[in-house]
Amino acid sequence: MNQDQLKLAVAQAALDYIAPKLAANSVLGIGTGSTANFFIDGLAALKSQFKSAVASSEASAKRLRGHGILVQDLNDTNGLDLYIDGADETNANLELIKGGGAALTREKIVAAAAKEFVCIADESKQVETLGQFPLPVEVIPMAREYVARELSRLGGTPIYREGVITDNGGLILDVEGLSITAPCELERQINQITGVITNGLFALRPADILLLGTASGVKTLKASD
Ligand SMILES: O=C[C@H](O)[C@H](O)[C@H](O)COP(=O)(O)O
Repeated sequence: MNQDQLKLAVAQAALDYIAPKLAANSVLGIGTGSTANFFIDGLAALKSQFKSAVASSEASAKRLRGHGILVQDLNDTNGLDLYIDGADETNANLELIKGGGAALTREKIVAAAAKEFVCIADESKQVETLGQFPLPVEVIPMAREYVARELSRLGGTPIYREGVITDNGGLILDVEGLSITAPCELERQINQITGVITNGLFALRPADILLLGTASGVKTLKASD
């Protein structure tokens, strides 16, 4: 199976996982990226079985609406039942790096508001220690160089993702060369830097369940399985 087939398989597994949990008033948090797109396309078939979706990006909102799925503002909901999204890296504790598609801040908000976070990823995303994928950090534009200097002091090499402006008007620094052995601590530490909007570590709020696409089928993993 190629990577796209693995993404399609985990998207289908996620649809099978959520289907029995759906109710007429369910509001779903929906992520961003190529794996989430497979999920959104499959979700169209279930649209009569839930109320609405909150999207973690303008791109996902557009795709959801294209399938006739009602997209709500998070502020107009009373929290989310489920959040389904991909990741750039995951470790055995289901701590993640996200933000390869620059949607990290809205993703983190949607994850925070959700009762259950279902992560969908192919096996190329599974690592022992987070940090092989450069850690995205969203920053207020005027703070870009200041934040970059502070991130260098933490031992990483921040690279400005030129030409990218997030849905929030922020910029992205991708921090290379980190070996993240204490993800919660680093997540807090980076968020303390003035000018940082948020960083792509999802350790303080990790995934609750990981559907991992492998050559031998989709595995269902919980933290430290
Ligand atoms: O900002 C983007 C998100 O964090 C994505 O969930 C992440 O980059 C994974 O994307 P993909 O499913 O395309 O590998």
